[in-house]
Amino acid sequence: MKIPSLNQIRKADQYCIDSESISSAQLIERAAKGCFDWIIHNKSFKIRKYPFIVLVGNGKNGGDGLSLSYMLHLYGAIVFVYGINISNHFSNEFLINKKKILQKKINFKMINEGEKFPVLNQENYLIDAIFGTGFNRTMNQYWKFFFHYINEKKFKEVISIDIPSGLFMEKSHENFEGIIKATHTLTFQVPKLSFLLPNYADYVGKWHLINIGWKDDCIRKIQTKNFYIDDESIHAIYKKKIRKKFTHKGNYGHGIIIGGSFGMIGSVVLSATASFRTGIGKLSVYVPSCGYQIIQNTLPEAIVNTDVEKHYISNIVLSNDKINAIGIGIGMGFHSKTVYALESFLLKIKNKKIPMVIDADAINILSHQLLLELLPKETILTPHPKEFQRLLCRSWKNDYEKLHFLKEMSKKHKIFIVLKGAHSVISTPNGYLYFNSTGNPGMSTSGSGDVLTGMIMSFLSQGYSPKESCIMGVYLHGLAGDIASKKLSEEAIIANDIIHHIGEAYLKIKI
Ligand SMILES: NC(=O)C1=CN([C@@H]2O[C@H](COP(=O)(O)OP(=O)(O)OC[C@H]3O[C@@H](n4cnc5c(N)ncnc54)[C@H](OP(=O)(O)O)[C@@H]3O)[C@@H](O)[C@H]2O)[C@@H](O)CC1
Ligand SMILES: Nc1ncnc2c1ncn2[C@@H]1O[C@H](COP(=O)(O)OP(=O)(O)O)[C@@H](O)[C@H]1O
Ligand SMILES: [K+]
Repeated sequence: MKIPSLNQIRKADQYCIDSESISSAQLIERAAKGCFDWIIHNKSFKIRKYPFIVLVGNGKNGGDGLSLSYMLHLYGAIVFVYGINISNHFSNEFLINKKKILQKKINFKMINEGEKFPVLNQENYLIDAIFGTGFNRTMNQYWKFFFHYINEKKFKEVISIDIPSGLFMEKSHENFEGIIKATHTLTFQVPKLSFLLPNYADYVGKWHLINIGWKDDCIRKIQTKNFYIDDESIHAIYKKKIRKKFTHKGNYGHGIIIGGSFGMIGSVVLSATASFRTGIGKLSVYVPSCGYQIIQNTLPEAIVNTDVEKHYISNIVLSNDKINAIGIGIGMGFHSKTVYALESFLLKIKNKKIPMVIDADAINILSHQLLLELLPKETILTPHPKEFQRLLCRSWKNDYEKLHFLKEMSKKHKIFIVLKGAHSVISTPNGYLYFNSTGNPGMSTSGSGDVLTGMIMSFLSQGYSPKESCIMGVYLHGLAGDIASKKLSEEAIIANDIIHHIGEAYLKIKI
């Protein structure tokens, strides 16, 4: 799914209006109806028990709020509307809908700058329709205090329409004053970039897409470099790879996982098992010799090659078999001979065009030894934020700067980077970003990153392109985690549970 810019959203709304010959106010009514349907179908809302306080601004977002108030009133809810008179310019959509609610004698009061704040009962739902995507500058102190006053209250739920008021949809904030803290954000048609960044999670709450009927031909025309990975993107990739009847294991590639050190062989077991569960044809592992028995016992399907050293890797030797993909770095440690072995290995394979994913300790070695230059084109790195900071040799001021650094590094070294997190983001050598939609906090558990590396390596081995492997990897990994957490709870899942549910995740995406 595309993540359009503000200008593209405005153009798409206008296209909708023109192509359907409707007015802007009618499109707003459709948007409000989408929010209304979401509220009335949400069983946790007790619409006739608790009143709604609706805060509306002067723009079109206020128009949405007024139209929604009208619908809630007709449905039998008690509604109190407050007009937040921040700017003196009233949109048509505001004026049309204000007239409608006054005709129905719905409670309406204007709040002007400098006035005493109204007393608001916390045993109410709050609907925030003050600003939407038109919020374009910081507010003065009075209104910041007002937003703070709202945020301090413990309303039953705070539902922001389109975007929490005061939040920029695609640029950073100097501070977090003056943004409404929503528990739910009902956003129109497409996700907004800020929703996918950890900095703003406390303001956005849970967000939900409300369809307002953009047509396919309009969406097709939008040129963007930011994407949200959804079922549709996965189907498009996966359907090209449905298994044919007369295939054999040779068709699904031979991959190798290189990693492990004394006490860390388990990470290789996780990665290798995940590779098999993701569908690899044949898998080798390369570990220090202390890993031999462990791997043979826990994963008899794997071929085990060992280093001459017992406790760490000192020299990486690939077997003579043709290897289709490499996963390297898991549990590898930092022994000086391992550092040297990694560097020599990268030099050796630089021109061999074997797709490769690099994780964990190998990423840290790359950072300390400044070895990024050695990476073959289209190599995949899978850092978590701390590892990415090490790669950069610096931190970032905010999430937007982080995305900027991510894109710069991918472009400079022509590599894919999977920056792991709640919405893991894949950055490509040509400046595209893909945000993952699956996964849950239960996956914040040791070894779940090792599982991801094994899965991405498995996709590479099966002939998916590096970009497809990253997309399929993060999505299926998150989906397996989501299925596991529904059965076991977020608290109880461990990395092995993610592996055990890869099968069910595949069944869910089967076309
Ligand atoms: N038909 C359509 O197109 C559809 C539109 N839709 C809805 O419209 C929303 C976008 O509407 P919008 O463009 O009118 O902007 P909105 O966020 O309501 O506010 C603009 C007002 O705020 C003011 N203002 C801004 N910052 C300020 C500040 N710091 N301090 C004070 N004032 C400030 C700004 O003032 P100005 O810059 O003009 O001086 C202007 O008056 C979108 O999010 C969605 O909810 C959907 O229903 C789908 C169909
Ligand atoms: N809150 C979360 N929501 C979704 N996914 C998460 C969350 N926390 C962690 N994950 C996922 O779990 C994995 C953790 O990887 P990593 O930090 O490398 O763990 P480890 O080093 O223990 O293997 C990543 O794929 C990440 O996207
Ligand atoms: K809003």
